[in-house]
Amino acid sequence: MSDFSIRRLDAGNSEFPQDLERLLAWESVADQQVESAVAEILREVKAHGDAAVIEYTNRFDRRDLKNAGDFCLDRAELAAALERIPAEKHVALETAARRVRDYHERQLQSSWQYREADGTVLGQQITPMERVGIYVPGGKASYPSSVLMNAIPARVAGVDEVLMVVPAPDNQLNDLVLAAAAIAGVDRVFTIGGAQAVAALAYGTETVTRVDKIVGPGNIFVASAKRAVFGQVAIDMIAGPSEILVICDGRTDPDWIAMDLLSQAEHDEQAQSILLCPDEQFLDAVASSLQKLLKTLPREAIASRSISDRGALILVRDIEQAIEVANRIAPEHLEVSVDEPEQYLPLIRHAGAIFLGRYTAEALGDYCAGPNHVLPTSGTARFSSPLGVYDFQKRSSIIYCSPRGADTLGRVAATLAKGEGLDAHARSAEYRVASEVEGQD
Ligand SMILES: NC(=O)c1ccc[n+]([C@@H]2O[C@H](COP(=O)([O-])OP(=O)(O)OC[C@H]3O[C@@H](n4cnc5c(N)ncnc54)[C@H](O)[C@@H]3O)[C@@H](O)[C@H]2O)c1
Ligand SMILES: N[C@H](CO)Cc1c[nH]c[nH+]1
Ligand SMILES: [Zn+2]
Repeated sequence: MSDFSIRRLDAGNSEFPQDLERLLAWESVADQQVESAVAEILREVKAHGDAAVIEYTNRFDRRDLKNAGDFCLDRAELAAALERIPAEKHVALETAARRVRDYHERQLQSSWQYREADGTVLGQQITPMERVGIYVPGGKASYPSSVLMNAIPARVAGVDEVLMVVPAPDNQLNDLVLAAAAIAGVDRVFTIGGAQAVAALAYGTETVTRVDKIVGPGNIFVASAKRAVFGQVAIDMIAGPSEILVICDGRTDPDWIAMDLLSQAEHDEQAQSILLCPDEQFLDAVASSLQKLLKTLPREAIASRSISDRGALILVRDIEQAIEVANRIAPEHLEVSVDEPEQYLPLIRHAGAIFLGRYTAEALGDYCAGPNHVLPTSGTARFSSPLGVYDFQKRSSIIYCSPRGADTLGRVAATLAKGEGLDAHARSAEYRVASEVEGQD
């Protein structure tokens, strides 16, 4: 059994801002050793393709791959996995997939155009990416839900080809992961992971076709590799350890709140679970619930480390102050466990996903509510959003000048171009100005 302790803070204390800074501090991809290991893996895969992928996969995932065919799965093999899983799991996956699809279909952006009085047409055309790669983590646990959350938005966006990489340590691969890939419409699966899988997707190998964008969460090697290949390909975000911030008025069952905190703590020793509440006795009750419930979890060791190292119970003056603190933290998941939670929505500025009301466990969002579970972490909800269909769509501007539009805009552009000392720009615009066109006759 692991030792249990949880930090207690008071938002009313003068040192609270510094205490909070310390609590939130987390060095993401800054580890020098990891960075240089990843740089070498990227270099090798770029230079030697499949051979390097095989060598690293055999080394890190304890496999015995002989050739690239050994890490490729086609749609028939995914369909076979779907046949093998129990009916109850098949139904749950289909239900989650349908809900995720329904939600994401509402995110589709459409092209638009408008015509100005002189006949010039301006607009924006939306097109899907051609080929994307989704990273599904598989080192310490299997994540069929992450297959759905990454692949379905890509499919809804209309991406032509969806490739998936997932490690199979010790040759073990969960059938649910492959079944989810079949349901989500993944085209090809490569059973490789870590930085070598990111490199294969980014640079291409003899077997893995290079993609335009890599999405999906992963460990520090994956995050570091994604950061390094950014520019060569697009990436969604650098996702850190899971986080949950619960605001409670002290009137929800403390066991419910404790288990919500544990649900993210069990992901990772570095996951962060925080409770904000104006009722000190309720904080005591949740601390007792945590202690009691931790012992019942198969992943007790991980959850207990996460709660002790990075968790906190914070006393606040009222719910308004709790929201101020939450906005400062910008958490991945924010639960608002109070009566009439909608009233607080306009005050919430920064959070990846907001769960309203006592009955909305964050875990529902992880699996099947519909919104995406790939969310900004480590305070990046200040400037980024959940993974969505818009991550797989691009925008092109459209400009179609009428002769009159070319005349008006040509004069403006020529004046500005001369101001910038760019003569060819000015003359290119002036060629289409009416007097110039007439002058040509
Ligand atoms: N934000 C989300 O939506 C979300 C969802 C699911 C999981 N996650 C997170 O993703 C992470 C998954 O991590 P994981 O480790 O289980 O799986 P992973 O697939 O990210 O990493 C496994 C790979 O890491 C590589 N690796 C391991 N040790 C290495 C070493 N010493 N040198 C080089 N490479 C090495 C191996 O190639 C292995 O295939 C967790 O932190 C989890 O919390 C996040
Ligand atoms: N909570 C994770 C994102 O932070 C997603 C997940 C997958 N499975 C369970 N949970
Ligand atoms: Zn989760």
